[in-house]
Amino acid sequence: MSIESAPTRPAVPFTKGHGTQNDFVLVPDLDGARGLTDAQVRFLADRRGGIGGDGVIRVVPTRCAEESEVRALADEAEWFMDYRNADGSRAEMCGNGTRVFVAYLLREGLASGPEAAIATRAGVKVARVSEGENGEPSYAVDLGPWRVTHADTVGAQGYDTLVALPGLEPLPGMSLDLGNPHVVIALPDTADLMDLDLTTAPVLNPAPESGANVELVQPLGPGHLQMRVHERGVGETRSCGTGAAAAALALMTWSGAPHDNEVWRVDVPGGTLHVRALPGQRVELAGPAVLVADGVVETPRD
Ligand SMILES: N[C@H](CCC[C@H](N)C(=O)O)C(=O)O
Repeated sequence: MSIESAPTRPAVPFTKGHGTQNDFVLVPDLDGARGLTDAQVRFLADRRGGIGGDGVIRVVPTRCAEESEVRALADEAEWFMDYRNADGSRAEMCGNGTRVFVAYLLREGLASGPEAAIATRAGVKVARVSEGENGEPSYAVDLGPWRVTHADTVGAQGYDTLVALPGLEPLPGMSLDLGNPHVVIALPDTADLMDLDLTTAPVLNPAPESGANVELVQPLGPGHLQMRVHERGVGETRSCGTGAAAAALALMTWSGAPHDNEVWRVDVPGGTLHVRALPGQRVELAGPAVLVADGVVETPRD
């Protein structure tokens, strides 16, 4: 086969972006004609052979979504954030991803702001952009309703899961649903958060069928915590938006109950996020979003 006749691989435009260093490869699919196979997602997320990211986000018209329950949102939100983990798996929501997604829509003129509604597998989320402290845009996203997953069965502390980490006795954790599943563990003060081994997935008992994102949390003072996260379908990431919300809501719950408009600062390895408990058992996530680069990549056929 001559070089000239070698089959060309589809050239796909992409934008690289991140929210507190939780990074994503965004792929525009503005007419809904370019689905992404799991293999193509894994390729795009691959930090050596591909572009590199914790997740891949396809920007697609809501009316073109594969899932009928997403298409049903088309009247409320024109664009669907098709979020995929680095391993190719689909996830219901991505808090940091919603900010990067809205930043992309605004830059491309696909939304006008300062408010933008986007469709996700966990319903419509509304983002509001404003000027942040450092003059950079800050995005506040209503992540919508949340709940303690086993509120009906857990004891006073809300623990329903034991979490095993290398070098530590199994620790009690609380499961929360933020559209996607989370287990939050409050570490003992004696544990050194940055020393923990998160190179392998924490072992959950019972193991939730859908897997879970696992947040290791240490309070730093009133309304302030630090955390690390091991994400379902990815591994340890430098930030997780829905995870930051889960962590703050868990600490608020453990201290009684979230108060309306109670705000927590969440320090993650990739930066700082703010979580606000909204009335009606909803939660807001605020933080930055950066579009780093644009390019074209030749993806494998499937
Ligand atoms: N990084 C994302 C969470 C992705 C969750 C995904 N790993 C899952 O399978 O739920 C965030 O900022 O909320």
